Amino acid sequence: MWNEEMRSKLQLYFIMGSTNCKQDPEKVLLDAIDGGITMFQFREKGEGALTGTEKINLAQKLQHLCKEHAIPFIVNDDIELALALNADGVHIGQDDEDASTVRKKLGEGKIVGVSAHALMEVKKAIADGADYIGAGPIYPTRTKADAEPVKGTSLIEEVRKTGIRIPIVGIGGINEGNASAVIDAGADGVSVITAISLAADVFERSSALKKAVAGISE
Ligand SMILES: Cc1ncc(COP(=O)(O)OP(=O)(O)O)c(N)n1
Ligand SMILES: Cc1ncsc1CCOP(=O)(O)O
Ligand SMILES: [Mg+2]
Repeated sequence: MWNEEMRSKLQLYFIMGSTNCKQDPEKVLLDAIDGGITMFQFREKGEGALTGTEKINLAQKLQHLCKEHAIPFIVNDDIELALALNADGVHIGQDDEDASTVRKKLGEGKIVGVSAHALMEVKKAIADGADYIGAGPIYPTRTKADAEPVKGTSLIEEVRKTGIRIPIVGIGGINEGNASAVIDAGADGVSVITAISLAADVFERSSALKKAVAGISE
């Protein structure tokens, strides 16, 4: 789905799991939704991450909030969970299952996002049927211990220079101060974890990020 609908869903893509929050994840998500996020990814990862029934229960609660507010609910990595919950899609990286396999498992109507760090990976993701690319890390991040080296906006610029139109979202260390540079480079949106999840005022920070992004792409 490479259309304006996909591009607008990517505008402010919030990613979160319980390990990214100091407050109740449901409250964080609700405040972020009120602040204007356009898509949500459930990413239950890292030290102390929930597993089994606890993970499923939290996913269901967050999915319910997304449904109530018409926000697409994407699952990170866990294809079985996405299928069990009938999620709107999945996000996979270079170390995860192949996008073409995931596409077959999920079906045509679902969103498949793929992380890419180089032009070749973008081209492969396109051939495999990806709906969007997560490009990064753009800026230094402390949220993902095994992140690839920081890329700045160079990959996004390179992809756009070749004329490739796939929807792209930048990721890694993005906040309201640097989000506009990511959009200027050719991304359709920004994805953030801690700039929203650890904000003292989640509503205020997500509203400010939305303004920083929407002020440019609208
Ligand atoms: C939108 C978006 N872009 C990139 C990623 C990173 O995915 P991956 O490289 O598979 O790393 P993990 O998130 O699984 O640790 C993402 N999750 N979302
Ligand atoms: C999941 C992921 N993939 C590349 S960087 C990153 C972490 C982004 O988190 P933050 O927005 O807190 O830097
Ligand atoms: Mg992954």
